[in-house]
Amino acid sequence: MQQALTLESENGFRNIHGRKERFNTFVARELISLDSKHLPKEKIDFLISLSEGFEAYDSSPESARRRLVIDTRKALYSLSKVFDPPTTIKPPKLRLPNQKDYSNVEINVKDSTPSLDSTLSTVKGIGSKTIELLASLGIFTIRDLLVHYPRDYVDYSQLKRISSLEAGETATIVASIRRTNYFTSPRNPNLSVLELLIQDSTGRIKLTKFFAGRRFSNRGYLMKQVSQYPTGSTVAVSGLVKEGSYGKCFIDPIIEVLENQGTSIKSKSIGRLIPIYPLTEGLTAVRIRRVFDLVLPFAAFWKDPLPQERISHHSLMSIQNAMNQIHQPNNLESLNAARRRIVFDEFLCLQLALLRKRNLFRKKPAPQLKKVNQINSLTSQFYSLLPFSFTNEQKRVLHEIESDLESSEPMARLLQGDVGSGKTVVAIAALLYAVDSGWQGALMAPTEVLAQQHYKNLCKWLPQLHVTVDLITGSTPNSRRKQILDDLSTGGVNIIVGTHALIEDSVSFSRLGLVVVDEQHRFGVYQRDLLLRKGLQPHLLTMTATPIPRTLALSIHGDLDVSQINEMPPGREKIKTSMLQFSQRNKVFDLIRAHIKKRHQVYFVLPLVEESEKIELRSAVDVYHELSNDLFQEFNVGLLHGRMSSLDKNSTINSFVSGEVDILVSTTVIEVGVDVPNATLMVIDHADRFGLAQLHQLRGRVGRGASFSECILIDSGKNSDSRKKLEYLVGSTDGFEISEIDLRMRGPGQVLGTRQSGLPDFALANLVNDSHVLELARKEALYILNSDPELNSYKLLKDNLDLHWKRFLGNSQLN
Ligand SMILES: Nc1ncnc2c1ncn2[C@@H]1O[C@H](COP(=O)(O)OP(=O)(O)OP(=O)(O)O)[C@@H](O)[C@H]1O
Repeated sequence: MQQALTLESENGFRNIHGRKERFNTFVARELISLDSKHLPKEKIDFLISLSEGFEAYDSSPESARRRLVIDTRKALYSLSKVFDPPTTIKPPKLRLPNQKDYSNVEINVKDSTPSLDSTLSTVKGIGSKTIELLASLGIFTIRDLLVHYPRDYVDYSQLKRISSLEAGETATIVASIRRTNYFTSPRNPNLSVLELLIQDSTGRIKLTKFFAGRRFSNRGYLMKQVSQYPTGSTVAVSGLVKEGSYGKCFIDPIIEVLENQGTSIKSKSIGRLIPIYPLTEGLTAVRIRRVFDLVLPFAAFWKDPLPQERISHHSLMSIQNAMNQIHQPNNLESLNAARRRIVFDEFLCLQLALLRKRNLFRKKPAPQLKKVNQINSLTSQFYSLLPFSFTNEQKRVLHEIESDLESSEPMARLLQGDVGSGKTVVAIAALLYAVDSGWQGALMAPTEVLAQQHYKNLCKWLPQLHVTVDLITGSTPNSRRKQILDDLSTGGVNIIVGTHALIEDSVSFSRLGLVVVDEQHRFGVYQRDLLLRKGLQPHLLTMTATPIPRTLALSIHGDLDVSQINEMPPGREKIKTSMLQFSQRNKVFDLIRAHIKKRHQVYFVLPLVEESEKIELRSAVDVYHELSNDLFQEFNVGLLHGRMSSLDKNSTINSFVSGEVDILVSTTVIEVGVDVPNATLMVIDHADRFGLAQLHQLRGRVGRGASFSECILIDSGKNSDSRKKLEYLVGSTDGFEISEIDLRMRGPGQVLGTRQSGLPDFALANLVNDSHVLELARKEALYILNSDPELNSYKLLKDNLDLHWKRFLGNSQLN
């Protein structure tokens, strides 16, 4: 019936005459006969109404006939799903030619001594226009092109039968041509269409190829196209399956006519994984693939930086083969093996650089900090001042730090733990240990707000222990600053807290023994190193409240040892987290009232300071006015943001810490370190604008005391992905889990600020998803450096490190 309907529409709905009868009589009868197939009643009723339509076909206008034919085709198509459930007949085998063995291929060069660093103009067959376009992508040499990896692949390797094709998938089929047809669009004379109806033993499908442009619309050209696809011949087809009005179809697929089903495919695209490259305007996918055909033979010149024994040990693919397979994979398996090899090499360089840096750092002699007074040490006096005892985890971690400090090798240790797990008190205990041994300590924080907080915290306890502490930031007045600098250089100050101001040249210490860097990822490696150069070789403790899985931490911060606090102080209740829409804001105001009535305090966080013309967001200043002038006149509302002067910032924070301010409207300046245990409600407006780890940090500003605390996330409701993110936060309070998800969603660059801390961008590797290769590469780097610390037998690796990793290593450490 579908065939008759197709013919009728191709003949202009003239009610064509078949061998025995007219089209309408045939269809009207056939439609009713479907009645015997036990269809649901509504379907039979619909078929009967169509059949009646065909009885009146002759007397109907053309538009009604056309409509009737279209409706019938659609109805039949939907019935075909009921009658012909997908079959699972195995497709024939597609014979793909083996990948070229490039080692024997003649190389197309214009000069006689090609190398990976030759420019692309030395390769025969690449035109000057293409060279120019590639240059705009930063690709000049053969090596540049080889490491211009595909950003994705289209998978045509799935050989399927027609009945099992699914709309939206890319697939390859082998079938025979039933009919070929062409026409020029009645509406656009420059658009011509070639249609092939192809069939295998499970069904039929239509392929459509479009030809845009006047020269393709002449009859001769189209006839030639048709003649390329003779009826009855076998074709292999690769493309995206789409759902058309009359069922599934391929639009503009790649087609190759085969002599018979066993013939090898010549096309480089059919049945394969096709690479998709980051492109630039004018550089088409086809053109760049052609350039790779010419350049891939040069991969044979790529010298493997690893000896064969290590390659076999880790079952790695050779680098030459990996270069070929990453650009022209034979199959998914070889693509994965190629990717694994290239990622391994990228990580190996990272790990070698980190471990070499660590070894160099450790070679320098460090002060051996020995506790002077074991019984009445400053640390034990500090314990007795605290209103709580250290948790077992805090004790364990402090012990790890103390054993490092006793050694003559400088400590380089990362202390990680969830928000509020008590890292800061551990760091204070370590600083006191340094003072007890006769050395000075420095605590560097990324923001002035945080430096102030730490300073205040220390001032709670240290004066009672007769330990002198001072603060130096960008806003310290000159006269005061001079005094502090004098005290530091003469040893009059035991512990100094500060921001970047600490690393200025004018700052010098008398005996700097321990440097603590808080939120270390917010500082560049270089800044951290500058502070370390201010002592003999002080010990280094860095802290982060964005904890990441231990193995990943070891690899990302491979130059550091990792200590991890794995438990929260006792008595902490889980922070109840809820998500609300802007329309439910009144509920938020009721909650604010309820918390303040219980004599607790509230944070109200927003992403922007002031209204912006570019993005429509409520700003901190707006909300501050709304809350203070309108909604909560009876309470004290404070405003805190980064554009305020240090003096104003301090006075607001002090009022919040002392409990004078009930509601603190703030931007994310409070994100890290602010510690007000009486604050029990955190409201985050436009919560969808923040990253997961950042939201967790913000939430961590409450729940720091024993009282019940909660966090309200107000969703702007713009996008379902960000809603999912917020839902995730509602369901979990585990910082390790949350940062891992955030790492997967946004990558380490965003979450850990790795770009600032010097971690390079990898061409292919992904620190989170490729963590198993990362671990393997770390083991290999350890193996290599143990057996050959100077990399004398690994010249290529050494050159690579010198060339690309010097900045990362930090010149200060290498010299
Ligand atoms: N063992 C403990 N028992 C009870 N309370 C503790 C304990 N250790 C720390 N605290 C308190 O818990 C709060 C959080 O501690 P601290 O500021 O040291 O955590 P943190 O991990 O540095 O937090 P953040 O990640 O927010 O910087 C502080 O008020 C601190 O006094």
